[in-house]
Amino acid sequence: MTAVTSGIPAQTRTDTTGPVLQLRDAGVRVGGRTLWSGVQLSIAAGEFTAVLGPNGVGKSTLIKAALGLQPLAEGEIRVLGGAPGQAGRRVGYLPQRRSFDASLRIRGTDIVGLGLDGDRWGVPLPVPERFSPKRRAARARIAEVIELVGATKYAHRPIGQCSGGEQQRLLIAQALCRKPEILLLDEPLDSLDLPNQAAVAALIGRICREERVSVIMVAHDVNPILGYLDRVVYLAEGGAATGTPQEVITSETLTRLYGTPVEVLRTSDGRLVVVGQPEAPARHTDRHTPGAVAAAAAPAAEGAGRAAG
Ligand SMILES: Nc1ncnc2c1ncn2[C@@H]1O[C@H](COP(=O)(O)OP(=O)(O)OP(=O)(O)O)[C@@H](O)[C@H]1O
Repeated sequence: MTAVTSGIPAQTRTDTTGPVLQLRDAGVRVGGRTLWSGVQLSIAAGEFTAVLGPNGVGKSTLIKAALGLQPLAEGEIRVLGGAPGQAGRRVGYLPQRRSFDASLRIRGTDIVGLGLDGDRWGVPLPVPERFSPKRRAARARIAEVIELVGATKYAHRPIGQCSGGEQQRLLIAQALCRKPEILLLDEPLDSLDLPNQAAVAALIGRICREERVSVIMVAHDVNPILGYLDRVVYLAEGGAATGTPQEVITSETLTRLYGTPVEVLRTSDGRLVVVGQPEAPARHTDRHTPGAVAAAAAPAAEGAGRAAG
């Protein structure tokens, strides 16, 4: 697989001393198979980037590479100027959706709190909170992120009794607890109904813009986030393309990537529909909507169709 890289850099919102995530001629092999190679990518601080492509192409693997969990087979990856896995709490991560059993009694606030002290399991020391500035600060931060994601009303409930959208907001709050500079989100809209997809997309867009967190999000459908995106990384078996959504999600670029005629249509309400997109790589378990027009499966998000970038 080789890379096709747009020559036009995406618009950046912030003054930055350097890219928050950079890949140079990067390639990954898993199970003896090259997933992608020759990928060039440079993401600036405060940008909202989507990682798109068919099932099994290696989108989650790109996130794992950024976390330092998947070594590259070739090239280089830098995260906040250093080796991946070295940035610690400066990187927040929300893995692919977990569902909580309806009988789970742990409260939303406790789930969020794991974002602060998930690496220190156990019963806290019996020090009253008023004598522990650290515990007071932790409680304040938890309340702050819960408010930020709009979950104050239900955060005290057992997580198993929260809806899918409520659970996802609480998990986003968990990932934000340590004030990360980069937020890596792996299909956070998966399994949500259409109104919740639009609402959670709007929330992530707001966090990116107002909290100045660089968001890198794997998405199966670009439409709910289209209005918030600065940049797209599109992986396909024939290569990888990076650039603004307008540069990358075009008939010409996708036809080149897939090596077969693909047409990108824009509906009157601003959604993008990809027609002729080949099936996913065969070795992968397909959890998603298969077929040529999967990108049309979601509604236009709030703001979708606005100029991105
Ligand atoms: N440790 C591993 N060993 C072997 N194969 C792996 C390993 N991890 C991932 N794979 C395979 O690599 C491919 C890419 O997986 P990945 O989860 O990155 O794809 P994806 O694009 O995120 O897919 P989806 O959209 O379905 O979530 C898949 O075929 C997967 O089965």
